[in-house]
Amino acid sequence: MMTLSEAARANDGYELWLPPANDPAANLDIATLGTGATLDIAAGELHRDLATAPLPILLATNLRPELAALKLPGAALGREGYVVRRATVAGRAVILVSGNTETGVLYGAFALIRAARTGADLTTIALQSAPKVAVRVLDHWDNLDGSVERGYAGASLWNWWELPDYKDPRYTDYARADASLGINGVVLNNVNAKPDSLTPRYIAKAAALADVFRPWGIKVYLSARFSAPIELGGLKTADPLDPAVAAWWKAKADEIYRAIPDFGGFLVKANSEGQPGPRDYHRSHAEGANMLAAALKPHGGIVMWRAFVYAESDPDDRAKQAYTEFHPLDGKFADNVLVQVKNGAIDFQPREPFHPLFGAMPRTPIMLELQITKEYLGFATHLAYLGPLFSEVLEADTYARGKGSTVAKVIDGTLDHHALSGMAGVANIGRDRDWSGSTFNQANWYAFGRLAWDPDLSPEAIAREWAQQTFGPDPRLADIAVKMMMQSREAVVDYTGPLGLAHLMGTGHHYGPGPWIKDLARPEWNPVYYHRADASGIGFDRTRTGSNAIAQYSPEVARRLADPRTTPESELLWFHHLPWDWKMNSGETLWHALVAHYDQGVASVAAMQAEWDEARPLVDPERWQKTATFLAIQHREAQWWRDASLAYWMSLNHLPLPAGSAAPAHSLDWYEAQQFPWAPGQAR
Ligand SMILES: CO[C@H]1[C@H](O)[C@@H](O)[C@H](O)O[C@@H]1C(=O)O
Repeated sequence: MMTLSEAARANDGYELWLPPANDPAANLDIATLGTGATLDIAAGELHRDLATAPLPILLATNLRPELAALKLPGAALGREGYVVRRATVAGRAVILVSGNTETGVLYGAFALIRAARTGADLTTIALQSAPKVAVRVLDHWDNLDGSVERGYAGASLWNWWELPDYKDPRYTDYARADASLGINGVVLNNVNAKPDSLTPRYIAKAAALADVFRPWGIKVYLSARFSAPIELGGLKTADPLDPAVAAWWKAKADEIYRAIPDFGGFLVKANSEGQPGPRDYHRSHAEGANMLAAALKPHGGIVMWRAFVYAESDPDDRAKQAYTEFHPLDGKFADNVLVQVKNGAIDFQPREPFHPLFGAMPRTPIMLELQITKEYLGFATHLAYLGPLFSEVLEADTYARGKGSTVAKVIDGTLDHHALSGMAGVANIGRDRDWSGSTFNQANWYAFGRLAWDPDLSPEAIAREWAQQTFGPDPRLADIAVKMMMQSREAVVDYTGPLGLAHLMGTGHHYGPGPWIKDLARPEWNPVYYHRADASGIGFDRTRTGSNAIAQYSPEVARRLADPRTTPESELLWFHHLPWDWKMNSGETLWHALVAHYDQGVASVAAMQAEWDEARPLVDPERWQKTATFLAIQHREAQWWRDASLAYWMSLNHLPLPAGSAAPAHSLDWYEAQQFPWAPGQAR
């Protein structure tokens, strides 16, 4: 157990939730049956991370004849599952860590470490688990020039300049962290892909990373630019039905697999935000995806084809466009294609209703894309634990096959019987010493990995196990951290866009408020497109009298959303345009409720500050100070969001604030002129 004085020593967060590397290695009795790179790593991790063990530890795959008498579960564990339990092997009482493969044993070793560090009694340990989702990947939006799109934790981890020769030890540390959660894939480069990532030079660099990651059970994938046959191959077209194009991709896939025999496959953003794609040739997304899938198929690779499109279809409502384009394609995708769908129909907002494509394409494996990097939730500075956001979508009921057809069951493949299933998280990782830009952002990487393994885990339980491992086992500290984490995401919703409002941020940076913005090139880039507020009311009518986006949901869900009285209040203005004096269920007016949420958002951040103050004696000064400073920034900016938003709404509705609610600090003109001048600019 870590003592208070150990917890209080300097800590820059580099070790994440894993124990500090400089802990004196305990002299534990750890043995393996057989040899293999992954088995050796598993044993090494236990040596490195476990302080004590009540019994010798034995690591072995189930295949070992010495274990035959134990009748360990076989098929139930699959390729990556594990068993950790007491056993007697060759007359010795041991803690056995086993699985069908060495990777399973590695995951079992990490489960044992996690159990020990969260206070489990190892003398009675009995763990058995297998991942519910097959493909558990981090999508790095890392550019080849070392920058990271929407990255707030420093430059890209991948040092392309030094690769393939120099393999930075950070790559191993990164793989360890991923493997400790069960993450088994990494997309190395941005979905806004440059063709260069498919040149021999970059394939060699990717191969070097694959060599580092392989023994940790991690495959590499690449984002592929659809027009690469033109840019790299000198072809005149990238038409997926042109045999020369298909042949180019087949040769490219063969070339990649010569360098990376276990290459995972391609991630593709096509016909979205200016990216090339099959629609350029009047071909469907399925025709584009299937052509790439055919090239990868002989090697066992997959295509993750994104459904994040908002093009010419449905000009009246961006939220309808992905469904409109993809729903008719159900059943048309090859069997090694996953269609990758963001949690909501717009774009990673602090809260969105679940995407209507979940449950709507039963003959297609649908993969969930979550954003771990907090593009719309205050970057690295604001504290927002995303476990509740992730779980909210996973628990959402699509009613696709009646009650209980949750998004979790759609994406783990059980609802429609797909063996191929996946979950992707847009990484929040860079070269900052603490990897994710803040201590609490590490928890979002952690929560993604744990939920990808088991989408049914509780976000609060995940927060607790993260806090215990990150800060040490002192329950007082874990209690404080969990309390802060569990209120943090709702606080961001409250001060940026309560009651179902969304996409009200300033343009380019996506950090501060800009609800007044109305003249950007595309209508759906403007906040006014989303809130539709005027003198008489606010909200986007997505019922039959408006865009009728609700018709994209199954009838049970659509019926509930058709009526503001049966729509969850948290999604009210996403689906309905309502008068400012609309009576909420509480009896207060919509306007007063809205103001109360903004006030609550600011108050929640103040509460987190007070809670963190109490944690001061229990945390090392480095992490305490950085978090305290960030909370102060967040408080200032939550106030800014509230004041700027209210000043704007009041310029439309001319309503007074309810008693006890302070007037905005400045005039609307002032906020409009400021435009969050200090936000790092990432213009489109
Ligand atoms: C990679 O591009 C991003 C873009 O930066 C971002 O603002 C938006 O969230 O979505 C795009 C996408 O998901 O493709």
